[in-house]
Amino acid sequence: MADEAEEHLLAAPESGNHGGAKIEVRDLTKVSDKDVRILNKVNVDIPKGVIMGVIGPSGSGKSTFLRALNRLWEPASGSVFLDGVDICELDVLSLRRKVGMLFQLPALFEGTVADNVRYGPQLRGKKLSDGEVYKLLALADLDSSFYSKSGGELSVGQAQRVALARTLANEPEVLLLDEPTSALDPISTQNIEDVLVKLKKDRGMTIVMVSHSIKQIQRIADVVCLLVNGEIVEILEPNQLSEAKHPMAQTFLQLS
Ligand SMILES: Nc1ncnc2c1ncn2[C@@H]1O[C@H](COP(=O)(O)OP(=O)(O)OP(=O)(O)O)[C@@H](O)[C@H]1O
Repeated sequence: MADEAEEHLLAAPESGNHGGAKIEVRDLTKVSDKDVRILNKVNVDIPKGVIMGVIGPSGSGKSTFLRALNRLWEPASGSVFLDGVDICELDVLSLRRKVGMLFQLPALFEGTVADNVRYGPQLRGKKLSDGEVYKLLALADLDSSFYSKSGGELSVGQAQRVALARTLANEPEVLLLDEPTSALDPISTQNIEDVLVKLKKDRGMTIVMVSHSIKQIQRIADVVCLLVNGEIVEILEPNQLSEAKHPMAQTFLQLS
């Protein structure tokens, strides 16, 4: 089974055949100004409707990998495909609507929670109704009492859920999450995890999540990418992490 999953995920690209992957990454490479390879020929297929966890030692390139997927840095053309289309050929704002991102710490805009949730659609000239805002809040596990609160009245966990509702207002097909719960207490963490699992189940959302918590990955991910020194060294199911063969991966997992 592991081999099958690995074979599927790492299947060599055939031109014109996108095999149902939501995102395909091909030889994604990033070299720093000082000529250091931050990412080195990363290849992976991210199937539609899965939660993919990305783990690895600090500085291994996890955030850099994630940020390429919605062009927070510009990957080389021909290295990242969304539904078979090179993301470099897409309008960057519409790409970021389709591929939404949530960071470690939520940064809310001035104004109320409702203003925040309405922000994205408003940029496209669409005003969300109160009912639509309430629905998005509910989707992020926030009740209607949050509607008119300001950012300053919220805990970090609540603010993170507002940030999630704001991202969901853009109706993304993919969610990129960079350690979204590392600043949260266990209950807020569980709230976010529950929402993510629900988004996957109910909406077929594709989710790519960088996490330092192996336990979290084991709770919610369907597949795990292990990144070491800018390279994907293993792609495993969460319950097979102990079977990782790469020496650095083994050391990392033992220490985690
Ligand atoms: N724009 C950049 N220019 C130069 N070096 C960079 C740049 N972005 C990242 N790096 C370096 O690339 C390496 C990978 O960084 P990245 O933040 O992707 O790692 P990470 O695995 O997410 O780390 P962490 O777990 O600590 O957040 C680090 O050594 C970092 O200093």
